[in-house]
Order: sequence, then structure tokens, then C-alpha cells
Amino acid sequence: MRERDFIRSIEKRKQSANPLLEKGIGDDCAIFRTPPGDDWLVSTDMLVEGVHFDPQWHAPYLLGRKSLAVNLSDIAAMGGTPQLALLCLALPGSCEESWTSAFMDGFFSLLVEHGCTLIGGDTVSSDQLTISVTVMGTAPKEKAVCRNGAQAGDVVYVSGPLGSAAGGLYLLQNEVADLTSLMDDFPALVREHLNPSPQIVLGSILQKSGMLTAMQDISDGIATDLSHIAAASGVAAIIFEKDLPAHEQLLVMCKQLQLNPTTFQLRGGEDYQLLFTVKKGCGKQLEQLVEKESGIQVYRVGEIAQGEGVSLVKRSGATIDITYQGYEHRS
Ligand SMILES: Nc1ncnc2c1ncn2[C@@H]1O[C@H](COP(=O)(O)OP(=O)(O)O)[C@@H](O)[C@H]1O
Ligand SMILES: Cc1ncc(C[n+]2csc(CCOP(=O)(O)OP(=O)(O)O)c2C)c(N)n1
Ligand SMILES: [Mg+2]
Repeated sequence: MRERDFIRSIEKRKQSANPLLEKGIGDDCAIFRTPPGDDWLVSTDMLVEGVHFDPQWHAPYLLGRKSLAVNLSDIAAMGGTPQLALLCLALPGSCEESWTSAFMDGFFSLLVEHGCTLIGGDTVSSDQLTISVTVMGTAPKEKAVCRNGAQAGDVVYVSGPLGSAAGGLYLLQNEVADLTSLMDDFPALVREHLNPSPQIVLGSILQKSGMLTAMQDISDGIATDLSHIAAASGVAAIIFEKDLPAHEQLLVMCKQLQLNPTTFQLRGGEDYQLLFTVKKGCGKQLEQLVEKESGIQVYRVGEIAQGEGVSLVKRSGATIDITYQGYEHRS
């Protein structure tokens, strides 16, 4: 499809109306107003074929959803509300119209779920399929939750099971079975890799609670992402292997294939769960508040101490250093 026709097809799609938006797709720039009483949050993430996804198993509809989801996850991690998005696509000539149309269907399905409006982007041809999304959200003035507020004595929490997406990716990459059989045996793991959910509702509840000192989403594995919080806050973090939540399917998969689930939980990445620290003495109260307002269970996994780096207390009682032991791109 020609670039012009593709852009026109995007313009025609139904969008959430946004009162902040003066001018959307179609001019040199989009124009939007500054929301009174709020701060803007802006974040961008790329997805590159072969690095972030494999089109062999990643259907275009789900890739469209994931491209937005990983970006919305950063808005969730500040406790914000998604508002606007930009989408840049570098498309190989081999990408057929049916592929781009299914990709856009997926992208728009998640946009609509979060009341977010696509206000522009760019489309180019390229040898390699690359997707770049920018999202803008809002948070009440000076209330966005940053990475740098954790203090000794705080408690460390995660919002759900760790290692599921990495388990799903392992099954797909190692051709343990075909996609249909994997979906029958390990649906939660494969789904977490192909179609992760950004924790927008939870992020907002946590922000409003006023009990958090730091937060971020887990994209590179808790070992690395907790290291970011520890470094930004100038503290150390200790987590306990026995307390790390895992999906039952990850435990079954690891048992069958004789793998260590803890490796997936710590280092696998792409969990898109929220990782946050809670003021000393507020843990139980926060757990109850979250349960009451969203039905979501959050998991206490460790604590903040003076010092630096991240340690893991293993089930055996031994303590090991896991600072920055998660996923890292190399150039
Ligand atoms: N190429 C770049 N140019 C400028 N800033 C960058 C670049 N790459 C990453 N950053 C910034 O570095 C910080 C950490 O990035 P990253 O680890 O990718 O965060 P996240 O896991 O939230 O996506 C962010 O503030 C991001 O905007
Ligand atoms: C084909 C393929 N190989 C490997 C991975 C695993 N993987 C790729 S990027 C990544 C970490 C998250 O991506 P990144 O670009 O670091 O996101 P950010 O931290 O910037 O949000 C992981 C676990 C994958 N998703 N797909
Ligand atoms: Mg990033």
C-alpha cells in the first residue's frame, strides 16, 4: 500500500475524542493544550524485528497491541493516565496490506481500551520492520511516582507473577511445540509474551494512595529494574526468592523441562508488572486498599536498606548479588 493511502486509512479510524487535542493527524504537527492542574508524562519505546518480536509467531494484531502496551506500561509506572500517542513505522516492502491493517486493528483496540488518541507518527520503507511508539499521559501536578524516592526501611512489592512472558518466549524460541499446542498447555505464558497488559488502573490507584516512595515497570527483569530504583534512590534492595510470585504454568513448564524458574523470574524481562516501594509501616494498609479498589493482589517481595545494589536471599538462606542481572541490549 502507498504511504498516502496507509495514512488516510489511519485517519479514517474511529478515535476517542480528547478535549486536550486541538489538531490531530494531518498537519505538520499536532496541537494539544496543557491540562490545568496536571503534569505531562512522555515516554517512547521501539520494537525491532528479531530483537523484540519474531513475526513467525507474533501475529500482527497482537504485535499492534504489544507495541502500544509496552509504552503504556511506562505511563502506568508513573501512576499516570494515558492521553495521546504517536506511531512511527519502518515497513519492509514484503509487509502486505492485510498485515498492516491487522497491526493497526490491534494497535487501535488497545488505544480505545485506554481512551488514548493517536495524534500522528511517521511511515517509511525499510529492510527491517521497526516500530516506535511515543505516549503522552497526565498525572496530577508533582504527584507522578518516580524511581528515586525509596528509603531504607521501605517495603518492595510487585503487582503480579514474574517470569511468565520469558517462559512463553522460551517455549516459542525453543520450538517446544507448535503455537496451538503451546496455547493449550501454557496459555498464560504465551499470552503474557504476545499480549501483555499495561497496569494502568493499578498504577493510578497506587499513585493516589500517597503511600509509595518509588515505582517502575518491569521490562528487563526485576534484577535490573530494582537496580534502577536502588541506584536512583541511593539505597540497597534485598528480595527473597521464596516470596517471588510465579504463575503455576511457569512452575509446571520448568519442572517438565528441568529449568530453574527463579532465572525466568529475575532475569527474563517483559513482565510489565509494576515494581514499587511502600513507606515503612504502610504495607498491609496498601494491600487492603488495592484489593478493595481493584481486586488485584500485590506481593511483598523484599525490603530497602542502606547501601547499594540488589541482593537475593535464596531458599537455602545464602545471599547473592543480582545487581543489573536482567536483560540488557548490547551495541
Ligand atoms: N537514545 C536515547 N536518547 C535519549 N534518552 C534515552 C535514549 N535511550 C534511552 N533514553 C532514556 O533513558 C532512560 C531509561 O531508558 P529505558 O531503560 O529504556 O527505560 P524504560 O525501561 O522505562 O523504557 C529514559 O529516561 C529514556 O528516555
Ligand atoms: C525475538 C525476541 N527475542 C528476544 C526477546 C526478549 N527481549 C527483547 S527486548 C527485552 C527487554 C525489554 O525491551 P527493552 O527494549 O529493554 O524495553 P525497555 O526496558 O526500554 O522498556 C526482552 C526480554 C523478545 N521479546 N523477542
Ligand atoms: Mg525504553
